[in-house]
Amino acid sequence: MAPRLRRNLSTDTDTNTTAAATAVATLERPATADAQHTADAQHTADAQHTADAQHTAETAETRGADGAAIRIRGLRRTFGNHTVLDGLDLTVASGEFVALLGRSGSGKSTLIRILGGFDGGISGEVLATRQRSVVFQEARLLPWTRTLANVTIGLSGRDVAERGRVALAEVGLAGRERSWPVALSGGEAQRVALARALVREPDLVMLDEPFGALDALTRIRMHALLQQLCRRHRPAVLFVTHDVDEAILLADRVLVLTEGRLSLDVPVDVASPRRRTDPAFDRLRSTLLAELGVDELAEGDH
Ligand SMILES: Nc1ncnc2c1ncn2[C@@H]1O[C@H](COP(=O)(O)OP(=O)(O)OP(=O)(O)O)[C@@H](O)[C@H]1O
Repeated sequence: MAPRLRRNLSTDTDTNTTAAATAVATLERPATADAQHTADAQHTADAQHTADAQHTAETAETRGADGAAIRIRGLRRTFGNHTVLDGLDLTVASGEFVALLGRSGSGKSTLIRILGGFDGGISGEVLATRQRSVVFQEARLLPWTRTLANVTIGLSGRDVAERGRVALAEVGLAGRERSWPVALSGGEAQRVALARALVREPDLVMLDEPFGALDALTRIRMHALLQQLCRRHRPAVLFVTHDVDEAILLADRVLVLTEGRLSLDVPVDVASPRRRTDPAFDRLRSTLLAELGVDELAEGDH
């Protein structure tokens, strides 16, 4: 069956949505920003970009085909002479949790940006479910707006504040609605980012190294929270990480991105609750590390 709403992206500039074009313009800011304003401006741009992203995600006219949350065929993205994505194919089923690994610079974030609708310079076919949210490594909260307003940014309607409160309660931050972002810990700020993603009731949540900046203990708590939220809401998840163990702990399926394509696509066949000491866990870890070109024994010698 043909997808209901279909989006073929085959030109250098995505002209399908103005919002997407705006977001791209915001995202691809020049590297030579005025040094004096860099910190503040960057922060503002990031937060605003995130808000734009949510807006873009909600307004993009896309719909997963045949029950899939993501269907990509022959996706290509180049920057000048540098080909980052080179004919990539990917299908993510509705409700499926997929982790994406890849060496630094392999194009993981580029893929997320394309799926988020912030990057138009591509060729190939990209179909994604309409309601989608993105969570980044930094929470990207607007510092001058309280927590609840950060969660509901860009939303309208009479029940928005209540929806925001429910989302905050779900991430364990009931009562923190009036806190300023500066008063939140890194883990709390990331919980707010999760609440901001969830309040939009997405069919697809894309997370780009969301726990990369958190300490080990907070990460473990965030893993449990994310699993709980996924069980409750059942969105499809595309989770970018550098951490092989994190991928195996959380995902139904793990992908490795190498030279612009998926060089490995394996189901996580490890009994729950997943334990690092399980031989099946260990075997999969070795397979993934080998694919990433990491020599476990050599790494252990350091
Ligand atoms: N706007 C841009 N202009 C030019 N090159 C870009 C742009 N965005 C990304 N790239 C290049 O594309 C490649 C992939 O970048 P990307 O951020 O997607 O990698 P990544 O896999 O997410 O890396 P990391 O794991 O280090 O975050 C890199 O070589 C990067 O320099």
